[in-house]
Amino acid sequence: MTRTMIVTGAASGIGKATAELLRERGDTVIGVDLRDADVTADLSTAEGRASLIEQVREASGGRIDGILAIAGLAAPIPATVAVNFFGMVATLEGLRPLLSGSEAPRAVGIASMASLHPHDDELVALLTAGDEPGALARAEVLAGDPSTGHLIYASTKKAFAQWVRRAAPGEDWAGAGIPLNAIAPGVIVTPMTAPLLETEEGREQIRAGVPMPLNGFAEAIVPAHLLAWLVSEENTHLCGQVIFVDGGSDAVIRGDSTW
Ligand SMILES: NC(=O)c1ccc[n+]([C@@H]2O[C@H](COP(=O)([O-])OP(=O)(O)OC[C@H]3O[C@@H](n4cnc5c(N)ncnc54)[C@H](O)[C@@H]3O)[C@@H](O)[C@H]2O)c1
Repeated sequence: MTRTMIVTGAASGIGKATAELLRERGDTVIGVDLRDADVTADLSTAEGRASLIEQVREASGGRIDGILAIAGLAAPIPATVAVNFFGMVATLEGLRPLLSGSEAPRAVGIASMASLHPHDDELVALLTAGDEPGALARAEVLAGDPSTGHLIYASTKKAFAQWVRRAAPGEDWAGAGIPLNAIAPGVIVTPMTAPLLETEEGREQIRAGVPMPLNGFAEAIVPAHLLAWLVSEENTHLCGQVIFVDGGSDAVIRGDSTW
C-alpha cells in the first residue's frame, strides 16, 4: 500500500531532497512550506500551525504514515525560535493523531550538530517548558548583544533534541507504536549554508573540524537517505535517538561522554 508522508520544508534543501527521494520510492508526499508546496503554511505562528494541521487532514483524508518535520532556519529572530522549536513540535504533536490509522507509523524531526555548540541555558529551559512568549523575549535579549546572538540557533536545536529524547519513550510515541527520532546534521550544502560555503576560506574552516577526509560537508541527499530510512517500515526498533550525520565531528566534540 502506498504510504503517505508529510514533509515540512519541502521547497528547499534537505526537505526538498527528502521529498523527492520518498516520491521516487513510491510514497505519496504532501510537501509543506511557505511557498512552492502542496500545502502552504507559516510555522512561525499559531494560526499557521493550525492551518497546516487542517490542510494536511483534508489533503490526506485523515490518515498518514509518516511525519518529517524539517522546516527550519538560522535567522532572523523571532522566526528562528518560533519555527525551529515550536513549529517543529507543533507539526509532530498536531499531526500525530493522523498516524493512528497507519500500520507502520513513523516520525522524525531535525536538530543539528549545533546542538553541541555553546547555547543559552535560560532559552533552552523556556523552550522545553513550552513558554513561547518567554522564549521569544529571551531571544530578543540575546540578539541585542553581539556576543550572544549566535547562541540562539544552537539553543533551539538543543531544546528540540531534548524534547525528542523526553517525548519518544512516552505513551504518545513509543507507547503508541510510533518510533520518534531526530537527526543532527553537520554542514549540509543547502541555501541555508550557501554564505558559509561561498569562499575557500569558509570551506576550509568547516573541513578543519570534521574528521572524515575531504568531507567537511555533505549534499542534502545524505541526510535525506537517513530520514527516509527512519520513516520506513524497516525501522521497527530505532526510537528516541538523535543521530549525528556530521562526518564524525560529534565523536570529537563529545568523546565518550553521553548527554
Ligand atoms: N544545512 C545545514 O547545514 C543544516 C545543518 C543542521 C540542521 N539543519 C536543519 O535542517 C533543516 C532544513 O534546512 P536546510 O538547510 O534544508 O535549509 P533551507 O533554507 O534550504 O530549507 C528550509 C525550508 O524551511 C522553510 N521554512 C522556513 N521558515 C518557515 C516557516 N515559517 N514556515 C514553513 N516553512 C518554513 C523554508 O521556506 C525552506 O524551504 C532546518 O531545520 C535546519 O535547521 C540544516
